[in-house]
Amino acid sequence: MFVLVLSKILLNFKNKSSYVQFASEDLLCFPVSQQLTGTLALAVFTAALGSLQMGYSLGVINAPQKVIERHYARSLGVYNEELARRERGNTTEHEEPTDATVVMYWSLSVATFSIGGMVSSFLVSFVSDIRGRIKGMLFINVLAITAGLLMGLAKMGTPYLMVIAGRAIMGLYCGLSSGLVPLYIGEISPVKYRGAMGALHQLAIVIGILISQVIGLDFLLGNDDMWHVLLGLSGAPAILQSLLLLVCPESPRYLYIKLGKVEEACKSLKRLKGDYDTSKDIAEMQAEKEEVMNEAQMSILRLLRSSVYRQQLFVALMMHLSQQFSGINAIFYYSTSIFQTAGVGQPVYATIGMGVINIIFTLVSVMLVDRAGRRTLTMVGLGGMCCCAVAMTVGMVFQDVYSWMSYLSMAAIFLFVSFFEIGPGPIPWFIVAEIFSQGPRPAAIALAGCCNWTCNFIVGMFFPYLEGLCGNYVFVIFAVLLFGFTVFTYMRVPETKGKTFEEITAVFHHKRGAPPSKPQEEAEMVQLKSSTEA
Ligand SMILES: OC[C@H]1O[C@](O)(CO)[C@@H](O)[C@@H]1O
Repeated sequence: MFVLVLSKILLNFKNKSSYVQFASEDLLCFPVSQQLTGTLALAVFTAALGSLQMGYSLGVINAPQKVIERHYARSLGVYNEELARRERGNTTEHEEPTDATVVMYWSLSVATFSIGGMVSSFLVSFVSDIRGRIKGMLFINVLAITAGLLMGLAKMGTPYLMVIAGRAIMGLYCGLSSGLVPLYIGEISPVKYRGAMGALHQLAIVIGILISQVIGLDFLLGNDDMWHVLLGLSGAPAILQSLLLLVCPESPRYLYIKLGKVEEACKSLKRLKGDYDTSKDIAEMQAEKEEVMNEAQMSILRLLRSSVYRQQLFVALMMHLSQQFSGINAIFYYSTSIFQTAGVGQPVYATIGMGVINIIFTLVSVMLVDRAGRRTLTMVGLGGMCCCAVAMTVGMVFQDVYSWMSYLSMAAIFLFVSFFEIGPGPIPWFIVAEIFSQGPRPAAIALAGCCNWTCNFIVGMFFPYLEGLCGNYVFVIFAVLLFGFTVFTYMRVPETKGKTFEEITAVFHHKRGAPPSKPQEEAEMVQLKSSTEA
């Protein structure tokens, strides 16, 4: 599927192969030539294997929950009669494990993944700059392979400890790769198709989620004998990626702007785009280099303190907050048990259906985002999710009264996921780069990534407890939050589609209530610049 979409984009490129005009809003420095080669396809595919791995790790913990919980219970010596009855299949559908220690270790297995992501997302700019994007991706694969080994060998040690450690290390890998992959793809993509190629990151994530759901079926790997292999396979794409990275070209932008290696940058451009005159691309990267030198590089702390970027930062963080507090990962991590509670007969297949819908609507978003706009799609997505959360609650509350209510719950869950992928899923990742200029951009991306992973952790860790507390009404919490996020988007998020950076900045100043106080702003910029230079 991924290869199909990639080749379609490439075919489209081939038909339109030409040089594009240099535009000021494209100062993010993407090469100017539209020429495409197999090397570019290979490089994008190779990088996206990191996103695939992230998706696999997000989805893999879902289907085998009961199997792994049983294993934890045995290992903890709390495998009681109730759990034994479950194993024989003499269970009622609404039973939940009663042992608090098993619930705690399970919740930790889910949530330590996000803690890893939270910690490492801060290090993205460091890892990508020390030895380049390719070596950065190669280096972090050590984490993925270690994590895969820990989980794959979990039966040989203390399973719950090895799984929790493996998930934490895999989280470290994913926090880094969720920054490195879009960065590398963005830097090597031709400007005109940057959006389509950038979206392949999210597409690979959702494909990874579906693969894990399918091979997590109980007659494949989601069973007592094979669950450790299922978890261990999380590290497998890293092996393939490590081999392929050896033949991928380094980002020309990193070579030219960061290292000043003109010849190597030209060589890399030619490998990515064929034999052509690279002077336009080099001139464009030179403009980017000058821009970088003119602007203050900001630390995370400075960005947090700066009044100039307060509005942008607020919007960026709120968008990531709404992505995660929409409850999407409550559905992804726990969908099998949610479907079970909702009275759905074959919960695992419903989960797989959800994965398919997830892919379809990510593709819809790829096609719509440059036409309908970011703000509209985010608002429609969040508003739609809010209505679905209400419908889900109604379905779950009345399922014992009307049996058909389980269909309502299932339809509501499917629609919830569809609305998520239309806007709130993919948009927060790239809107941060759109609303921040080169100076504060890395710090903003680190903060936004950390906010995303932190909220992901909170949902993963506390959702089972909330569910225990609120029962069938648990999605009312998300409905209320989603309503708030929809109103926020309407009031505060500007449309960035087709706008230059200057136009976006002007909108933020206007929203701040006061006209752009240039002297004050410039004074702050000068102060920031001199202090970073010091
Ligand atoms: O497709 C759903 C997945 O997408 C993400 O938001 C990442 O963009 C994950 O947190 C979630 O599990």
